[in-house]
Amino acid sequence: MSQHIQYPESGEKITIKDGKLSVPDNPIIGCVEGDGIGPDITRACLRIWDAAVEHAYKGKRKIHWAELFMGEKAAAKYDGNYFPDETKEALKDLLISIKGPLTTPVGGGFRSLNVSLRQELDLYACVRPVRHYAGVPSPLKKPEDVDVVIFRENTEDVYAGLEYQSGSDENKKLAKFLREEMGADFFEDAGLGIKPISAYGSKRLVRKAIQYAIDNNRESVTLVHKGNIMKFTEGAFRTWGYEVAREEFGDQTITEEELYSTYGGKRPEGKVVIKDRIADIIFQLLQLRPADFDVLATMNLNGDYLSDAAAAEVGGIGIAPGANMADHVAVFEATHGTAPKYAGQDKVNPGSLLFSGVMLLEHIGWQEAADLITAAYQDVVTARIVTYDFARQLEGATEVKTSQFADAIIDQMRGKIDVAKIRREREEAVERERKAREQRRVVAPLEEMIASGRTPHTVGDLMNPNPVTVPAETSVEDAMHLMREKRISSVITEPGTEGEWGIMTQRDVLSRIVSKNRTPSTVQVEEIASRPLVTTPVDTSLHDCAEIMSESNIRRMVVMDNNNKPVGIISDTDIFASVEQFGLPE
Ligand SMILES: NC(=O)C1=CN([C@@H]2O[C@H](COP(=O)(O)OP(=O)(O)OC[C@H]3O[C@@H](n4cnc5c(N)ncnc54)[C@H](OP(=O)(O)O)[C@@H]3O)[C@@H](O)[C@H]2O)C=CC1
Ligand SMILES: O=C(O)CCC(=O)C(=O)O
Ligand SMILES: [Mg+2]
Repeated sequence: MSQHIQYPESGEKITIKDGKLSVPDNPIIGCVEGDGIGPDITRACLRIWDAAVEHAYKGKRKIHWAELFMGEKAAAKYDGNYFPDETKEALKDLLISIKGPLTTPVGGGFRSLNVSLRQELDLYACVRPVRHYAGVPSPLKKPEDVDVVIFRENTEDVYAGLEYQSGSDENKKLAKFLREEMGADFFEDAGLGIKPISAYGSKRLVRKAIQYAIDNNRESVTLVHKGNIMKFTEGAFRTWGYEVAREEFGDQTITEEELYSTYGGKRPEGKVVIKDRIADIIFQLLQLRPADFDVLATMNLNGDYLSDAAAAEVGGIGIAPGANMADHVAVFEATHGTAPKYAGQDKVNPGSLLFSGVMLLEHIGWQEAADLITAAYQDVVTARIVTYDFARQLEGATEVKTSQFADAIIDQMRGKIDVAKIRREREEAVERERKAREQRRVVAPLEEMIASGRTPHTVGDLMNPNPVTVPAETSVEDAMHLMREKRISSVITEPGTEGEWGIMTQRDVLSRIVSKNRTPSTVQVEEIASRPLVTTPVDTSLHDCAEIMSESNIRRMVVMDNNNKPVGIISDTDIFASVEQFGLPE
């Protein structure tokens, strides 16, 4: 029986039908206002969301909000219980909810309610889109290039809270085991934390990120990890991520290596590129080359840091939205905290919670209402009507309170906004930028790959793609013309009567034709080509490739794809130049 939660009688619950959300026109959606600045922003946002729905659907649709209790308001109502069971049950029962920030004490006290919420409801993906909105102040030269969606694993990692305080009995017990049984060495008084990263947790997160990229016509998914240092946790996350892509989305994805080696930098229509970057450099890349990144899949702690840092590029956490999601249950939330110094002042930016609500509207398929808010928000901010945080960065701004900012957005939505035009212009700009990037990848693949943060470590990264091949019966004379025309020193010969690929180099022509006084037009390339051809697969490491080349005493090697067809040639000069510039790959 409910103690304090009341569902509005005129609303209907959202349900699951055939594995999909079934949303009535009068859905009941849960709302936790949160602590600190929570009530200020929730009050303002509820007015904006309701006005957008009303304006978009002319009264045909309406959200019926059910207040749920967590944090300080819950503690006051439920006798000190910050996360009552009936709230937990309602969040599951209603399927879709939204929440303001909740206080967590630092260094002691109760454990984070946000973390409890995510773990107890198994909301395994924290989805945080970060993009620029017109008019929002930014330190970047081209903030419009920032348009990423961070999928942060939400239930494990050191964030899971498996920690043992220095000096406690549990700490001593674990330390003894680690020292005596595992041979570990660390300072006597170390606090200990455990970092569980599982295949199950990693794969379900990456699966969701890839599915999102496919459904939303995104170009790439980047796996973010510190796998060079923490090999069996962060490194394993990377390995499992590639595994999911290969095993479950093989037809819809390609790796970044294949993008360059097999497709010459041109992304095949509809395929999502799977790549990975080390966690520290991704912070720099997101500032210097944000357009290269699209969907990012991260572990819990990295995602926490990265989402705040990325938000700072485009207005700050005051406007960065988010959602905690399982397969069906979702709790949308502001990504910032309770900012206690501003609590109750009607002062802060409601943008983070507001855009979390926009995500919610998109999630339930009410795109028109979502678009209306986005368009009105940009109009108001472009007119420099802003809260204190933007006012201090924008010259000539009119600083308004949270509630006045909400009024301005509602007024703007009720005016005439051409939402479709705004959406179309944005899509065209994204397409133009994609084309320009693809062009750079095709024209100067190595430079582009390196600039976007991938250092070459396989032959596929370094090889010269599209090798010239000729049929076995081609005359040596014709092959020589072709080599001069294309300025190449060898051609690959297709399998002929010998049934094997071969290679004919300038050297072969000198030693087997010219020095023997034979006429090139009367000899077929098959006769003088070297066989068997020494080849290697595209994913061979530079180290292994160098070893084979030294052992076989050859200066260039033909690179084969999975179907055993030549896709490139790599030379000793290519490897030399790469190692000279970047050092030996890991
Ligand atoms: N999901 C959640 O519920 C989260 C909860 N928390 C909790 O919140 C509490 C406070 O954490 P703290 O680290 O201070 O982080 P906060 O996000 O609460 O505040 C840090 C600073 O960010 C700016 N800021 C935050 N929200 C807004 C906003 N809506 N509009 C404009 N500026 C904003 C302010 O900057 P300035 O001072 O420059 O004006 C503020 O002082 C802690 O208990 C923490 O655990 C933290 C993060 C997430
Ligand atoms: O739980 C908290 O107090 C902090 C959570 C947080 O920083 C986040 O979710 O990004
Ligand atoms: Mg955070």
